[in-house]
Amino acid sequence: MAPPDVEFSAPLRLPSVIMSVKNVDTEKILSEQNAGARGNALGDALATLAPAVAAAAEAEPQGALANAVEVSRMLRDGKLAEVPTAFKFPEQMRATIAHDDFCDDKDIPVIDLTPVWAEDGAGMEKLVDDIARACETSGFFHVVGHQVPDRCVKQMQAHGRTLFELPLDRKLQGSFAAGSTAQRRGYSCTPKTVTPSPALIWQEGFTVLGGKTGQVDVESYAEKIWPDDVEQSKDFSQVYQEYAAHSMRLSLVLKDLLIKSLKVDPAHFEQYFESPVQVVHLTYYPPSPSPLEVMGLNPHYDMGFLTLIAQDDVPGLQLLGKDGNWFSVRPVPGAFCFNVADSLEALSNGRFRSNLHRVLVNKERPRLSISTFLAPDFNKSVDPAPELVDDEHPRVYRPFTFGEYMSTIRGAHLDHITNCGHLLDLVRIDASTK
Ligand SMILES: O=C(O)CCC(=O)C(=O)O
Ligand SMILES: [Fe+2]
Repeated sequence: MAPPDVEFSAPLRLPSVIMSVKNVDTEKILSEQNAGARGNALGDALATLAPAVAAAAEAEPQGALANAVEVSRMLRDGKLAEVPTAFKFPEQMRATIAHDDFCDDKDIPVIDLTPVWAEDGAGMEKLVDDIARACETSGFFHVVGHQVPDRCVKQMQAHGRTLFELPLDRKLQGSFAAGSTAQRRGYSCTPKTVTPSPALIWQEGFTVLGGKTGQVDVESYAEKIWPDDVEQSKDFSQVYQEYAAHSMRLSLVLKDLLIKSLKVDPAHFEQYFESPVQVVHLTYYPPSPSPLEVMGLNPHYDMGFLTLIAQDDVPGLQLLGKDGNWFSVRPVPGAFCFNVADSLEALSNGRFRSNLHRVLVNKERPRLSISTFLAPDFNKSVDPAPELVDDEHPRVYRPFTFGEYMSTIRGAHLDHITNCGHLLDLVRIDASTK
């Protein structure tokens, strides 16, 4: 039985892949795609190059990554006038609206969890209905009244900023490469998302796997980052652990509410969370001199069960609306932004929607977000709740384990997801039987 951290640990070494893809004629590929040509030449090129690039990355794991961070720092310091090609997204994939382009009629709902804590359960019915509606439409909502202390979130944000502003060599001490090339934890300037991107993304990250392993991790990374400052190192790991505990508690409360919203027997869902797996990830998006040429995070679907994002006050998160247009999510002070991820969509037999989203950067201010991902058990077959499957609602996705989803399926279909395809489509029953 593969432990969860092994599953999360097989990094795609994406920046190196992308560096090597610079000889690919992206414009030709995109024009072929626009002309309706079958296949995905960029994806094919990535897939073909992957083994060689992986070997090169093994030899020099942090070379390309370190380069990426240095470049963004030089840009910030005014030492470079324009964005290097490796960061530039192909024109057809670039955003056409800014990071703060809000469309009020499309914003996501704000849902207050206060009824959860009330002894008489007043307001629960409406709460559960509101959650169902949000999950069926955009798959996103803001959570307020969550009882995670504001102080804890603020401390975590402050530590995050301190960490990311450190010199690169210090941060790299606490990176996955410094610990093990096989693990993707601690500091990284790789995209933490497993979704391939056609260009380097404009961000740095810090990841800890939750639970007991995670606690060991955060301490050891902090000790490497602050070797001469024991207090700072201890404080960082304590705050991180407190945050992880609060966000795990909140994720599990939301999981219970989702079960109620689906009106299904809780036992079916509980089997996936006997020893819940949580990943906490800090993402730092530096300002860019040319925000629309780059992306903080390329369009992707989250793969786990649910995600909680603590945004700071800098907008940047965008969702794809049902009308096919992107819109920015307006940060709500003190709220967590919740979203449905792929496994929840499958467990709900397609009723709840895992939605495409991305992050844009801006010219002036860095943005810091803290994402918490709750994943289902890696080894259990992801099957929809029986109550949600009948003649009118046939099973939408074939059985898969989350471990399989994260590794085998992902690796085999780089081309599909590079092109913003939904990984879930690969396990869709009607698609595979056509
Ligand atoms: O930074 C954000 O607001 C969103 C991050 C995100 O989508 C993710 O971590 O999967
Ligand atoms: Fe995401």
